[in-house]
Amino acid sequence: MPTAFTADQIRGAEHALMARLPEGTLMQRAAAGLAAVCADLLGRVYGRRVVLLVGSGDNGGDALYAGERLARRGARVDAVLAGSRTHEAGLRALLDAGGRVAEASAIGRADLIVDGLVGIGAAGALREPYARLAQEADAARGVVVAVDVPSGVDASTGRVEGPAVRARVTVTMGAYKTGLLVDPGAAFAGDVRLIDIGLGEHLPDPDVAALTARDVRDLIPRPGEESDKYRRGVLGVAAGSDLFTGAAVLAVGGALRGGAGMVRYAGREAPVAQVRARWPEAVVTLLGEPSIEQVGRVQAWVLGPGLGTDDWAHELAARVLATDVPVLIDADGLTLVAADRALLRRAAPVLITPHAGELARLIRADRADIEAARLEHARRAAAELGVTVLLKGSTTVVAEDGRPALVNVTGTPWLATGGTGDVLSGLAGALLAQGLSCYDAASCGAYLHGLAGRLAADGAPLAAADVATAVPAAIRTVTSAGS
Ligand SMILES: NC(=O)C1=CN([C@@H]2O[C@H](COP(=O)(O)OP(=O)(O)OC[C@H]3O[C@@H](n4cnc5c(N)ncnc54)[C@H](O)[C@@H]3O)[C@@H](O)[C@H]2O)[C@H](O)CC1
Ligand SMILES: [K+]
Repeated sequence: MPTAFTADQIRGAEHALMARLPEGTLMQRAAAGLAAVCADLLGRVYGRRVVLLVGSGDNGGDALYAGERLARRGARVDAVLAGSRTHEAGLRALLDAGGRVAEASAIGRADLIVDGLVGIGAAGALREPYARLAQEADAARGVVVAVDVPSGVDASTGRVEGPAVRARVTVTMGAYKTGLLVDPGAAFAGDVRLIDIGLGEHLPDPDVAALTARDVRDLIPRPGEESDKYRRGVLGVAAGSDLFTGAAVLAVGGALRGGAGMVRYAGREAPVAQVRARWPEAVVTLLGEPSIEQVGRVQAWVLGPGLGTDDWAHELAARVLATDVPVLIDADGLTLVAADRALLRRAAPVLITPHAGELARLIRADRADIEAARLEHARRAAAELGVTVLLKGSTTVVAEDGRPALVNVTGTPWLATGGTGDVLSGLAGALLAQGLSCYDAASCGAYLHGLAGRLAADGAPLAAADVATAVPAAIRTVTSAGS
């Protein structure tokens, strides 16, 4: 699982390693890796125009030494010096190799633009002239490669305040930075390439990691010879209302496609009819009173999609949360909990699957603040509420107190389509019912959901039901992936 670190953690590791190496070694390793990625992106290096945006710190130094290597291979390399100071040795090396210092107007003519303005030493929004140069790089036709971190992105949190470089590729040194994996920073980083400069054993225990197919493959329950549906996990779904029948249908669909041995749907008249019609294999209980006595034994519950937030829904939520099995709470269930935190007082585990707006109501924070620092707020909610949090977004974050936060990178903007959250709650619920922990069900569910969205979308807007349909293909993709 690729791990990610904050700027301070990286700096600590770099200092520990630098103490053992001759001056400048790390920068040369960084520059060599950066130059190799740039050459790969250029295809042919000779005669190509490369512009380096050079800040006054070591980020600029990396860019200058990479520029030197490209110049020695025949590229026409121009350095635009942004900082009040410049990495002198790096500049000398570039000039010795035939590179030049140029005005910002060179940016518009570049085939490749190397963003060496600021890296992990950045503090706050970009100041002038860095901000203007970042905007000029964005407006230019050339391919943008960010050195270590796209300038304007906070390496530790992914926060972006003001102009920032939007890179096609980010070449990051030593280890992934958290800000490259979570929104909004992830969107500015583009394809992240990691250059090993030997930080390995100097890095602390990770507190953030990115999910990969291999991690998820080991989590997916194998039905094996267990044909007994009861042993493959029975999931209760308390969702839907006369107003919102679709949410119940989608949640049950996500659960069945997610491998639940059986789904027991409990709800009111209108959703009961829809679920029965669409999923005849679901065991359906029509609820008059909001009680679940007649529903029968389940290993986990999904509570909330389209449920409504009236007294009836509140009473049903209380009954479901009074059980001793794990409960996934989504949508209206989260609204009910935000209004009555006492509902969360239970011994069995809870997994919540909010989007930013629902999380804002739950922890009484501002939605914009959550969007700007998703990881921090997901962690805060997990600690404050004592639950596992799956914060939905184009990079979904899974947080649980005392464990590394997990970032899912299979998501796509298409998944913002209405109803896909209902599918996810059913899918993750099915994994809970099959015995996964909240943490594993959230990460495995998010990964499969994102993958299913990609498989279903193939570039066109998709309907939520398509995501549910694509879940088995996503499971096959992951379980058949090579070692
Ligand atoms: N340290 C190492 O062993 C290695 C570092 N690598 C590269 O170095 C940078 C970190 O370099 P550092 O000098 O610490 O800081 P930066 O170059 O990232 O930036 C600091 C520089 O920029 C100015 N600045 C800071 N914030 C702003 C702002 N908001 N607006 C404008 N200007 C700003 C500040 O004045 C400083 O002068 C790291 O990212 C790597 O790229 C090597 O790669 C590996 C070895
Ligand atoms: K940079």
